[in-house]
Amino acid sequence: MAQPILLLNCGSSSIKYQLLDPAEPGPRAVGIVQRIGLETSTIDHEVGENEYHEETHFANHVEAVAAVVQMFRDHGPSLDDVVAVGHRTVHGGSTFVESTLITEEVIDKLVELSGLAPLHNPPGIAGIRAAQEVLPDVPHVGVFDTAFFSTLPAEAYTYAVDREVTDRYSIRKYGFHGTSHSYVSKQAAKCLGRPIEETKLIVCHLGNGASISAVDGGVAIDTSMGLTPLQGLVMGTRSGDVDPGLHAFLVNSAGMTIAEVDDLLNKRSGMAGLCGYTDMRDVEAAVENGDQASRLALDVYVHRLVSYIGSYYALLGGLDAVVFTAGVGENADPVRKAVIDRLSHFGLKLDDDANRARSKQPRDISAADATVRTLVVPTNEELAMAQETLSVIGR
Ligand SMILES: Nc1ncnc2c1ncn2[C@@H]1O[C@H](COP(=O)(O)OP(=O)(O)O)[C@@H](O)[C@H]1O
Ligand SMILES: CC(=O)OP(=O)(O)O
Ligand SMILES: [Mg+2]
Repeated sequence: MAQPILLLNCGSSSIKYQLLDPAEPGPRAVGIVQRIGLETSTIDHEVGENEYHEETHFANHVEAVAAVVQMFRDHGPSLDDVVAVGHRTVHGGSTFVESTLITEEVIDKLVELSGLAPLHNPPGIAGIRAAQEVLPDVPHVGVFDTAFFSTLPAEAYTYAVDREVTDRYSIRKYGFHGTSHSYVSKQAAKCLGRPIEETKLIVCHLGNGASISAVDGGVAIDTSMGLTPLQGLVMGTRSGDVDPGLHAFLVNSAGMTIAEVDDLLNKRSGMAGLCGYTDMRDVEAAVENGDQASRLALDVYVHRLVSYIGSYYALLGGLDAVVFTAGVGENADPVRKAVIDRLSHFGLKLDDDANRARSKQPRDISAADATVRTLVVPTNEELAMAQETLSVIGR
């Protein structure tokens, strides 16, 4: 029996979606809305051989979700036989450690957790509400970014802060992009031809949001995002790591409110804060044109990545491969080159032609004599979400 599932993945700058039946060889429809909130947004909808592209402006995710629904109405396929909808749900806090049937109580909890993922839970909830309106009679399932990291060792997830405070407010490193880190780790082990149980990987998920994880035998042992998706790497608009003393300094000495500091670090920092561009394609073009601010932004981005890779190598006590995924990781060959060229002392070395070649397949881009491999593995959060959704509705 056909079991088509609609998957909605609301990211901070994008919405990815698929209509697929895990029993069929490929998805019935795949789409992506990009550059939400920027001057020109795009929507691409693919049904079999047919591709539909529109350029427009979506101020926010509510407008973008409405456009996705319209694409299905205008160009198909029909959503009439959909049996369930899977939603990427970013922050599950300590309440949700596995995929869950979405009820009104679940949505209330997600609203409560919104302060911890201000760029994600609100768009995610908008996606759930919009899909519930279109498909009110089927189960909707939340698949959490935090789930894969719920088994981090205590020494990795514990902040060195007064235990009484952290216990009272469930403050810990949660980690995000877990569906992607988990899926990509499995694909990477396949690509290496090794059992995942015997594989040590560093997975760089570099999208608009970016995070890196150390995965030992298929189990995450550390990751760069924290209590919120603000910690760690330099991102499109997010600062990643800063001195925690910065908050008090900006409040006490620069006269900012805490809300202004939060807005600054989430929305006006990262690449946007350093050079004015959030999208790596724009940054690369500006660097080509000699823009010094963009050059520095890229250097800071790469420096942060290299230092995390070194630190995770130390934690793993060995390494089979560094794996690049998500929008930047899959497409920005100059970023991969800048990172891997600085890690030759770890045995990493690129084949420059393989690095530059375009493909949608998982691939090894290392030089033949590299002793640690470099892989590019396209993420497919939607496929992993479909499997999770099926298992929840089958329970
Ligand atoms: N061809 C490309 N070259 C360089 N960077 C790209 C390319 N395509 C996409 N990107 C980068 O990927 C980002 C989107 O990645 P994605 O994983 O879809 O993000 P998110 O899910 O966080 O919204 C864009 O903001 C852009 O920086
Ligand atoms: C958690 C997170 O940062 O997600 P995204 O990369 O989709 O913004
Ligand atoms: Mg994403």
